[in-house]
Amino acid sequence: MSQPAIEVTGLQKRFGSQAVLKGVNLKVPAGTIFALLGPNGAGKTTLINILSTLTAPDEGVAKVAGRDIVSDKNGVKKSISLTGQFAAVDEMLTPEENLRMMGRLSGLTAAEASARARELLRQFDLVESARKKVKTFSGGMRRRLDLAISLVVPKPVLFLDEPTTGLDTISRRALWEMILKLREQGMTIFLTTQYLEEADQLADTIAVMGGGRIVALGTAQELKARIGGEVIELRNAADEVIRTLPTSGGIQDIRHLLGEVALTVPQDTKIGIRKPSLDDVFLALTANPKEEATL
Ligand SMILES: Nc1ncnc2c1ncn2[C@@H]1O[C@H](COP(=O)(O)OP(=O)(O)OP(=O)(O)O)[C@@H](O)[C@H]1O
Repeated sequence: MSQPAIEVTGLQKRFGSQAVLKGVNLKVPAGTIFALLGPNGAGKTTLINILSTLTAPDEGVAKVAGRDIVSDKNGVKKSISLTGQFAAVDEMLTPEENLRMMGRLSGLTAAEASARARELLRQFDLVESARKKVKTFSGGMRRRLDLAISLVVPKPVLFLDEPTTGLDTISRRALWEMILKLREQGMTIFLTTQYLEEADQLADTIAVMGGGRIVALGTAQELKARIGGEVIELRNAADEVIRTLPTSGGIQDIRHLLGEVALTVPQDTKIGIRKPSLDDVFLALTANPKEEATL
């Protein structure tokens, strides 16, 4: 197998007395999408900032595109795009002008910059808004432009910190399509998200962060399989979920679980049984993040 696009061993970071990363280990194969999931404050942005050389680690080793993030910072910077951070969007310009400007700043000739701008406007579905000022853009359009700007000069590794936070469902799905196309073009994508569905839809590998460590690592299917067979869902009269209970799905286990809760829930509670979702995995894993995942 070719060398991983990202390789992290024993990464630690503290801010004052707060240990944010307590020994993170991970590998991201080239040409895949890796999603880092975790609750607020889990350290996801800190990890992305370290891997993109914006923050120095205290301990540990990390290589991005084969280059060391501490001893070869410039080499790493040349190999990565980081959406939303390096992208200096001028609100008073059109997306076309922004893209051309970024192209010129990146060393393209005027003709090359125009050609690349046209290509990216098409790829990110911005042709119709190409001549509107960015300040009039919706959140979804703005996010697509941020992504396009960071790709003016294509790099092998792309970091996306919560790429779809705050977007509506349609804009989110449109962005997912675009991210999947980037993988088809051979790019390695490392993204952080709080949306389990996003990780489920996009990622080849999902890592769940909790307590400063990776507490689970695998495909969406593997993570769902970890918490066993089925989930019992209890709903109130308004059809709202009031409890979920993991179960093996066997009759004895279900009888035992329902026996335990029957007296504590309203009489008109209804039950349903379904396969576990990534949400169930996430809640189960981040509730008690003591162990590190086996890598
Ligand atoms: N520069 C800093 N100085 C001090 N503390 C920091 C700094 N950066 C992050 N932290 C702290 O480190 C912890 C992890 O923050 P981080 O932003 O990495 O989490 P996150 O998983 O990205 O969360 P969110 O989803 O809310 O963005 C938080 O408690 C935060 O307050």
